[in-house]
Amino acid sequence: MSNKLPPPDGIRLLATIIYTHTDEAPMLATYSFLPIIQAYASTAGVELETRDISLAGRIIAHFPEHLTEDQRLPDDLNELGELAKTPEANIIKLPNISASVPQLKAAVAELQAQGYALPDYPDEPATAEEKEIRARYDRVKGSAVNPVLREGNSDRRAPASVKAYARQNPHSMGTWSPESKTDVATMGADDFRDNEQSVVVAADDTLTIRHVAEDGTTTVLKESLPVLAGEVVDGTVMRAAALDRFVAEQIARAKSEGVLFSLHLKATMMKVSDPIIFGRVVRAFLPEVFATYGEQLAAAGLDPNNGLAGILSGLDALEPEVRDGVRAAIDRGLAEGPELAMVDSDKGISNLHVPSDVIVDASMPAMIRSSGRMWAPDGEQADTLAVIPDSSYAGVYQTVIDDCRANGAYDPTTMGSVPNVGLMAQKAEEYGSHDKTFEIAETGTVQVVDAAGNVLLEHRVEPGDLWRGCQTKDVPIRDWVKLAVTRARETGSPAVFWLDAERAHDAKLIEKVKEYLPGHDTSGLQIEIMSPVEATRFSLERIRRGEDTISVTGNVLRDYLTDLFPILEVGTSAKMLSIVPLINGGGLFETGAGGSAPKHVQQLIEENHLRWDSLGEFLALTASFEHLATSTGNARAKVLADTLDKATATLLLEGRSPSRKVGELDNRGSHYYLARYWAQELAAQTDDAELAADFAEVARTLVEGEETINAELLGVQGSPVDIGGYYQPDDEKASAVMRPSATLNAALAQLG
Ligand SMILES: NC(=O)C1=CN([C@@H]2O[C@H](COP(=O)(O)OP(=O)(O)OC[C@H]3O[C@@H](n4cnc5c(N)ncnc54)[C@H](OP(=O)(O)O)[C@@H]3O)[C@@H](O)[C@H]2O)C=CC1
Ligand SMILES: O=C(O)CCC(=O)C(=O)O
Ligand SMILES: [Mg+2]
Repeated sequence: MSNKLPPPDGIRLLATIIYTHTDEAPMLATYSFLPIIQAYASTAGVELETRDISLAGRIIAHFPEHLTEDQRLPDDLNELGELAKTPEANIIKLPNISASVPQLKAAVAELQAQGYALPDYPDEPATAEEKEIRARYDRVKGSAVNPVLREGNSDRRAPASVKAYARQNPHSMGTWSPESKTDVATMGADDFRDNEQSVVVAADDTLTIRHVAEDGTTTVLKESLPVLAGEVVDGTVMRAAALDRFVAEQIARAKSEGVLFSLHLKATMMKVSDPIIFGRVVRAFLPEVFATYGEQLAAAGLDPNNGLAGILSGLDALEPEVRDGVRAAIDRGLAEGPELAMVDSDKGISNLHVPSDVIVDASMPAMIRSSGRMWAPDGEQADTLAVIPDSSYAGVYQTVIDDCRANGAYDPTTMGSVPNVGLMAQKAEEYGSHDKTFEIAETGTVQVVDAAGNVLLEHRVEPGDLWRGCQTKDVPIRDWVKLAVTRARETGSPAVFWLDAERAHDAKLIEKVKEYLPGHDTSGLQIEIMSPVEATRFSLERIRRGEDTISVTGNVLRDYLTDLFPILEVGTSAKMLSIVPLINGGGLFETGAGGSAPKHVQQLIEENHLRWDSLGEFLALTASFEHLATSTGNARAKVLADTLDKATATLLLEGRSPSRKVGELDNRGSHYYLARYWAQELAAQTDDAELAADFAEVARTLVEGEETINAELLGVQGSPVDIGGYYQPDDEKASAVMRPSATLNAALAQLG
């Protein structure tokens, strides 16, 4: 059909949308969905190009000199980071792995087995060369992608059609008992919140972070920290001794209350601080193991920061009596302590096995949706003590739990919505702090000093303390305030700034919000500033009345709330519209607000069923076409956007989203239905007659082929498949698995 359908005059083949190749379930879905959108977009002269920002791709890009010419890959992430700063940017960003050390090592091992001569990840880099290799891997580790691309603030919400669908087809929601023993435990003293100091710098400057030991020896921790006038700079410290005391108390408390012990951190985004906190909890949980065998474990590079699984899998390298001693001590520790919340009770994988298995943004809402329970070692669900060491945001979850205990679970058929406007641009706040976080080696002070030598921030520190600096630039703050007002105006909903006047950083932001708000027309709008706990209460009262409340938050609460409320409201954050209006005019369209669903890949490999729901991709693509239409005047892109929007609504109403069960419609089947409804909408629209005429044929083929296509798609399910790799599957194999319908493929080939 494309032969008959050249782009009309005035549309040049210049418009490009970048579609990201990522990891796990969304990457697999891309093998099926991208050919469809490439075919449809070509009719509007729009090209969809891919860029590889997968974990495997990023590892490969960092070690060119170790690889053969044809194994090398360009640094696509770096390219996209630059593109995101230009008005031309139109990027569709799928979720990607933010790798913990165990994930990074697994990816390296897989690539090595595929013939890539990559160096091992050095656990204890000693030589200059090892330090250099480690530094490169550390750039790939953790949340290395999102902060680079997010050159704008965040606008995440459940679209009206998704909310309406959820109200009519509510997801399961566990009931809440007033007797639930589930609670949140948080430090409250000597943590990051408590020790925070904050300044607004008056003029452009270059700061230095240094450690001054008791004998006056000065060590530069960060040589050069360029800052701009109006930037908010914070420093804070979590005290190791206080943390250890707190964790020991919570272990005893969980045991005495007969509840599970669970730990909720963000070891991926907070890739320096949170693995260390994770490691301290592992130590506290298994004190005998580390008191007796700490030195041997350290010598073997078995680091509790990487979780219990890493230690268990490395035991064979130890002397037999040490190995057996450690195993026995671990078993005793697990038996004597409170029961641990489990990630997979069948396989014995606990909350403390892998630091990236339980990630606070997704884990706390999942727990709240399941009656405040997590999985116990016996495979049953049980109440839990959810340990969130830093108290900056823990109160939000405690408030939700208290509300559920008092008033019962939320009702997805009637509850309101809490969309989010998040301050995120230019590595704002905690999520940009990796290069300014230090585990302190010696007693002394950490100082942040300006170029003139003035000490702006200063903390006393002890060995083991975690000192952390954050930056928040003024331009993003102004943009965030503006976006909040825009969204309040567009929706008529109240907008609440979740800012805690008692916290040093937030106090500075409150001053700025109060300064910038009068620059906007806020007449008739309800705009409030409340502490996170007050804002939670306010939003929950409204949610129970079916009312919507915009949350306007910093970067961490943006992350937490855009899983929390969507998971309660619509069952998953995969159904969110997630737009990042880039500060320089481009558009970044994130697909949903969740992650890359490793469990879905496991199911595909075992039984060839992919339960990943691409709704987030559909929504992002619509927004991307709309942005393209506005920014380039491409009228056909607008037609594609409008028709895709309608097709997505039909897909929801007709119940063509993927099922979780093998033998039923999966991700691939939902793509077929989307393609079909989209073609039908394109054929039916009257804005572009030529497009309508040509899509009539495609629509006919797809409607008539329904039975055959479904038979082809369902026929393959039920047995294991080989995609030739987990982190870097074989392109041909993955494509063959994800495109098993010859009839659908032929229909798309018509479009070219
Ligand atoms: N934007 C990004 O790039 C993000 C990346 N991540 C990364 O993702 C990985 C996994 O993170 P995790 O915290 O487990 O969270 P995920 O959001 O990946 O998964 C949690 C669960 O949510 C459900 N889910 C999520 N997305 C979908 C979807 N599209 N369709 C259907 N169900 C969905 C699945 O439930 P079920 O199993 O019951 O079907 C899944 O197991 C990590 O490597 C993390 O670093 C995490 C968050 C954001
Ligand atoms: O980048 C990441 O690691 C996670 C991002 C995330 O969870 C979010 O933005 O909601
Ligand atoms: Mg998140």
